[in-house]
This record gives sequence, structure tokens and C-alpha cells, in this order.
Amino acid sequence: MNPSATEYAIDVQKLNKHFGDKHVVNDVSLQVAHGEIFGFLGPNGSGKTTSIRLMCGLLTPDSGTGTCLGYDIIRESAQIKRNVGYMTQRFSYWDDLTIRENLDFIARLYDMPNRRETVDHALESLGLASRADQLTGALSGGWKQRLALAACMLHKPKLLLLDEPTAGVDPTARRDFWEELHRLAAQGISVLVSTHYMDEAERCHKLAYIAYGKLIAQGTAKEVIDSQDLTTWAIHGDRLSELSEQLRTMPGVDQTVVFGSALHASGKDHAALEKAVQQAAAGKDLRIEPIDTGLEDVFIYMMSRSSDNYGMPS
Ligand SMILES: Nc1ncnc2c1ncn2[C@@H]1O[C@H](COP(=O)(O)OP(=O)(O)OP(=O)(O)O)[C@@H](O)[C@H]1O
Repeated sequence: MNPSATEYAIDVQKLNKHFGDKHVVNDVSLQVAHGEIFGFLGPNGSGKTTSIRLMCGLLTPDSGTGTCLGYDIIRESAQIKRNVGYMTQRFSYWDDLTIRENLDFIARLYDMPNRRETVDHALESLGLASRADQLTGALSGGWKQRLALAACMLHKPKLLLLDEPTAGVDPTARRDFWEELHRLAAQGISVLVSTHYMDEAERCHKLAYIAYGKLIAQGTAKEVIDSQDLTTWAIHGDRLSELSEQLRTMPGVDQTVVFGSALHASGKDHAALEKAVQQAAAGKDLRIEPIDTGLEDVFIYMMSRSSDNYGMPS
């Protein structure tokens, strides 16, 4: 199939994967448009890595269909592997080679023509040129992750699959990394990225939330927030954890979470929630205000409502 003729960079329907009796990926369908940054979120062990591996042909689904860059995920996995950039969770380059040597090695693996120019260009475009001769083992987490991105971009893929690329990386390096992702997306490169960071989720064009193998919500951040139809109140003052305990027992309060100096109380029954918050705050030195429900409120809500179906017959 001609990849440029397809509407989506990734288009998969009803993917399923079991490991033993664990239903690790459960009827997952999703589409990633060209030039889109698509965030993949969910608790540890929810099936993000497995889904990514199914989409790029590294694992075969038990059932389901789909294409990645226009190639069939079951029959054309070799073409997919050649055309996507996949950054795994673990940094997998050689510590005792320099940055240039690591990139040169990858270029050899892909049997690339003009290796020297390709590596020079990668070093330049990701700001690695000044460190080209530094040993990889001596690099900070942020620089290692930049090298990993350069390596998976070397063969000029049209799609990047990034599995928690910024885990353990400091905020400045994470910001730089995301600026780079947006530059790539502006050039038409699609990105599917898994993350546990809320600020990163907010930088994605679209999101999907997966728990226990099931996609619970997907869309823009606003669509994901709206899908849960939660109202949220913020409560400021002292002894918030005590108040949180009290609120949780009251009708209309589906969730309480402390965020820094504020307690967020959320619920689906808007009137009952307001009544509960006002009752709980009455006569106390507290400030209460309705606020926009945030992505984090919604993710915590979805996670607490999703049930563990692993090990259950399906
Ligand atoms: N090869 C395998 N054999 C057996 N079980 C596996 C295998 N790979 C993954 N699993 C199990 O499948 C489930 C989903 O794992 P997966 O790595 O896809 O989740 P994840 O969402 O990427 O997690 P994390 O956020 O921790 O990286 C987990 O319970 C994991 O232990």
C-alpha cells in the first residue's frame, strides 16, 4: 500500500492481546492523524507498551486489524519497522561509545547511504554537535534522551513511537524535548507518546487513556475532560485532609484530591456536590470556589473507576 495515500499514520481497530490468562490489550481502536502528537496515558501496567508494540508490528495481536503508515500491522511488519522510529522505555545505546559512534552504528544497521552526512545532520539538528565526541555513559539523562531521539530519527521516519521518553528527565530537558516534538510535528511527523506527566498530556493534540487494557476515553484534552461530565470545587484553607475524609462520605462527592494548597472535590451530580461542599465548609475558615475540572482530576477519576479485569476470563 502507498503510505502517503492513507488518511491516518496509525489506524487500528479492536486490537486484543492476551499474555496467559491476562487480557492485556482489550478491544483497543485508535487513529493518529499525520502531523499529530497523540498522548497515551494510563496507570503502570495498563497495556501502553504492549499496544505500541502491536501497532508497529513487533507483536502480533490475537485479534484485530489495522495499518501503521499504510502498512498492514500483521502482514507488513517488516516495512513498518523500517519506517517508524521507536524509542523504547530503556536507554539502549552503548555507554562506552561516543555519541557520534552510537549514531554511526545505527546508520550502519539501517545500511544508510551517506552515513557521515546523515550523522552530522542528526547531531546538528538535535543540538548534539558540541558533544559528538563525548562518551555516552557520561551523559546526563536529558542528553541521553536527546541521543535516543536522534537515533530513532536517523532514518527519517514519518512516525515516532515514544514509550515514556522523558521518565526521570529534569523539567528543563523535558520542556526542550517537547519543543522538539512540536517542531517535528509541524514538519508532518506523527508522534504517539506514552507518558505519566500531566503537563506533557496537555501538550498533546489528542489523548487516549487506557486502564487494564481498555481505552476509556480519547480525544482532545477538552473532549476527554468533558467526557466524564464532572464538576469540581476547590477548597483552600487548613486541615484539608480531615475535610477530605468528611467530604468523601457526603452525597454528591465522587472524589477528593489534595493538589498543593487546595483540595479538589469532584462529582457528577452538580447540585449535590455544591450542597456538600457548602455544608462541609460552613462555619470554617475556608475559601471555596467552583473551578474548571482539570485533566488530572479526570485521570484520577477514570483510574479509580476502572476495574482490574486481568486474569478474568474474557
Ligand atoms: N511479554 C510479556 N509476557 C507476559 N506478560 C506481559 C508481557 N509484557 C507485558 N506483560 C504484562 O502486561 C501488562 C501490561 O504491560 P505493559 O508494559 O503493556 O503496560 P504499560 O502500560 O506500558 O506499563 P508502564 O506504564 O508500567 O510502562 C502488565 O501486567 C505486564 O506485566
